[in-house]
Amino acid sequence: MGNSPAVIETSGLSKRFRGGQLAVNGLDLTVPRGSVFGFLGPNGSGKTTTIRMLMGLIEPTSGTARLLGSPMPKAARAVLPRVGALIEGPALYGFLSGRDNLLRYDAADPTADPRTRTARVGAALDRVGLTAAAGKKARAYSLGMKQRLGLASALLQQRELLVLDEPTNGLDPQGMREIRSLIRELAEDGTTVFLSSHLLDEIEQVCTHAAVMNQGRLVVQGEVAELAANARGRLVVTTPDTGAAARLLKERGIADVAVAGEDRVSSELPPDDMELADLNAELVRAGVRVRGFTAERASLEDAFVALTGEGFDVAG
Ligand SMILES: Nc1ncnc2c1ncn2[C@@H]1O[C@H](COP(=O)(O)OP(=O)(O)OP(=O)(O)O)[C@@H](O)[C@H]1O
Repeated sequence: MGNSPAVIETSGLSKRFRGGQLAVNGLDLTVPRGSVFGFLGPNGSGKTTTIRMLMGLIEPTSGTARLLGSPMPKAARAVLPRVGALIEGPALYGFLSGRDNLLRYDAADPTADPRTRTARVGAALDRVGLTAAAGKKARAYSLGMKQRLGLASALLQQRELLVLDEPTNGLDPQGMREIRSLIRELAEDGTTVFLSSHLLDEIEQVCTHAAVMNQGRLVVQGEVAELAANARGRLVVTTPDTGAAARLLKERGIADVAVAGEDRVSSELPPDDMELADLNAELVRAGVRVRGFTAERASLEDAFVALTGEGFDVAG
């Protein structure tokens, strides 16, 4: 089972909390080995609850979860040493330095060789860009530095699977870029990475696969490129003559024409038998001053809106 192509597989996985809240509802999730898998959904959609079940931290109410081919939480002892995890922010000792936190964390791992500990900790600090700050007490770290230190703790050992809950939470844009490129590097080294996020563009930039959660249910899962391809792109015309442009597009039978701001009209793309260049020429002939005319690629956000009929609007 260890070589099963899916590193995470759930079937009908559900969690109802004592208060009655159905946080996860009949989840069938398949995470292929070697993928960078984005687990996406607005706040409260059930991502953390799912991850906690996957890691054997809480019991499902019903359904099953397999991690690296073995059932959870039953096989937790055998499986978890092969999985690096960063969940709900790292548990750090503020009075210890970053380096000492990692040394302590490594020492708590019975499979970690003490003779190579210092080198392992040094390499992990280096990997997340904390070497210069390694001697500082963790309580003096910024949120982003704490997040990196947590990530370093998940990188002390070579793992088959890394599970990261909102790994870029609290990071500035530069920090986010660094974590994203680190995730890509890890994936190139053969680690499967499963990360949750409420940021669509983050998932688009770093993930090969994604699953979208909404109110405890799986909306869709698959390859990111395919998910985005299923949503049609949009036509965007930049012009000061928005009224005339919108009128002409509507007359030509183009759907969902909308004026956005002072100089933008957008719509669905015309049907395949209508040449974009002809449409552009027609606008110009009608006296519309066309400054820009583009068919914008569909994004994962478009796909999400198309699938749920809602904007991906999250708090925080
Ligand atoms: N221990 C708990 N007891 C009762 N309800 C809970 C508990 N943990 C989570 N919930 C509820 O379950 C739902 C899903 O929460 P969860 O934390 O899994 O969502 P999430 O997608 O991870 O969101 P976030 O990004 O905000 O963490 C929420 O409505 C939340 O209030």
